Amino acid sequence: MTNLKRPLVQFNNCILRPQYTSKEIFPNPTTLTILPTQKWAFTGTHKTKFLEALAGQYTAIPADSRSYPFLEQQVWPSSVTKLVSFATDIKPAYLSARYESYREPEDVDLASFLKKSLDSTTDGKSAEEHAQVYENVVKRLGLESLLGQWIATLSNGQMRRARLARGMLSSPKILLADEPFLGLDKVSTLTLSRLLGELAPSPHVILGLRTHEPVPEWISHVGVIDESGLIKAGTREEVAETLQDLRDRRNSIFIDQSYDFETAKLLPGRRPGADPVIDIESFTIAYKGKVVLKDLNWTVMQGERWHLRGDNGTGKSTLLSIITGDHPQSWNSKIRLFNEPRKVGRQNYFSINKVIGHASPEIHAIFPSTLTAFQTVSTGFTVGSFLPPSSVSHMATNLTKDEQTERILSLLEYFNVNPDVQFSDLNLNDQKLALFIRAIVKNPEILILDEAFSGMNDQSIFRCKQFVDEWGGTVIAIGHVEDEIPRCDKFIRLYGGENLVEQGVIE
Ligand SMILES: Nc1ncnc2c1ncn2[C@@H]1O[C@H](COP(=O)(O)OP(=O)(O)OP(=O)(O)O)[C@@H](O)[C@H]1O
Repeated sequence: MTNLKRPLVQFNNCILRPQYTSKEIFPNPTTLTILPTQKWAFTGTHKTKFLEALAGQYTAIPADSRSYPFLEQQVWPSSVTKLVSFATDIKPAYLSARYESYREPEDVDLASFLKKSLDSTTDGKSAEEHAQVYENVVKRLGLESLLGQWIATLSNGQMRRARLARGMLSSPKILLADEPFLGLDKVSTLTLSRLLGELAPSPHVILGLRTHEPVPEWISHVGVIDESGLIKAGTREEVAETLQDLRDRRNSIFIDQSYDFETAKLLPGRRPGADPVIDIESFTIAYKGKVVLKDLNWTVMQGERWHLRGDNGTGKSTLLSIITGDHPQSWNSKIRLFNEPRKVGRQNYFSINKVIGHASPEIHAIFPSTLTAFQTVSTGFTVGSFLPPSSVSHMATNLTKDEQTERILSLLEYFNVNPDVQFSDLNLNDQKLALFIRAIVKNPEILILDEAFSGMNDQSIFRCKQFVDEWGGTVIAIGHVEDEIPRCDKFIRLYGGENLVEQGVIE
């Protein structure tokens, strides 16, 4: 039972510390009251830490300086708050696993994935009530047609909705959704935003937003968090100026041209040529009769920069997996790479990927966390492996070992990533940077950047974009946020299913 007349959360001069450490997460103590009638979003560089604190993580000092007055005394706050953040947590065993029909026993379909969190709830609801909640959530998040599909085969946007549904099914009193719109197309963003706005009071929803994201109109209050702690909080009108300042500061990073450009020194630049690099002719792909791409024609010339567009689930990742040979249906002579029809015996997985550099959320999800940043980048020189180069590796470079080491270290230094830190200990920004550097380190003919910059901080996005622009090779980029893709001159838009694609020049 909860009391909706009392505040949801109250911080009163509260110092927050991780357990077993004496260093607080913010130097400034926090004072803030969140009422059940208000709808809050938090933004700023350290908003995730604050959402974690709202979810009951970290030790509050003094102990009663953080409270949840709306809860009954005996309820443990962390058991009724749910923080859903959107780094993927499903790990297919290997990249192509996503597209295969064979499944490991531990793979589950979406329905089982969702029902797991219903089984574990301790909210005293009856089986019928659970069934009703389940039906309602599935319907509202548009997941009905996907229930029988293996979760590993869901597109990124579909998986995002599934994770949110799972968070809602555990019936939390407060649902904290950190960057729920990351990677979603405009329509899905709007649908999801409306849904989140209508949920309160069951559960109360608090959002984490990136500074440049529009604040949904249903949000009444905004808090801004930086490394010092909560710097501003109030109604959206009261915080509007601070938000504008943050956005202006961000834009000035993107306009600032003062970086010392070293691309040419770090990586030999590539110049456009007159040859087709990728040529796909009248190609169709379907799963058990469900058509994803129909009669696709697409030619990419050397040095061209394509923005691959399309709403969630329209087949963008599928198309890329056709190019990289990760998709079982990609062994088809309608696909030509450097004028060579894709045929067993004439091309193989290694010859294809020798010339392709690739960074994507899927690679991020399955990347071995025990490698150091240096080793992570070194795997960019091997083909079809996440292991650092060894004598048995299929190598994608003619550089000597010393030359490879020098290039890895100079790129890591340029992007300011510590070579010795283990991948799992790098923050999200540096993990993304390490994977981007891994994709470019061998100076590939084709660079595929699938949401490669999303999750990076603004400085890093800017540096990576400048780097790619300067480099000049063939690029295929996916990203729903314009700011997060490098300069492109052409686009191809997928509409999914039987629908035709649209192609054109970017003005
Ligand atoms: N093995 C599979 N079996 C059935 N359906 C699949 C399989 N793999 C992918 N799909 C479906 O194919 C469609 C295209 O998926 P894909 O990941 O290519 O979309 P996307 O455009 O990259 O989406 P997003 O922007 O959300 O990442 C989706 O509806 C997805 O559920």
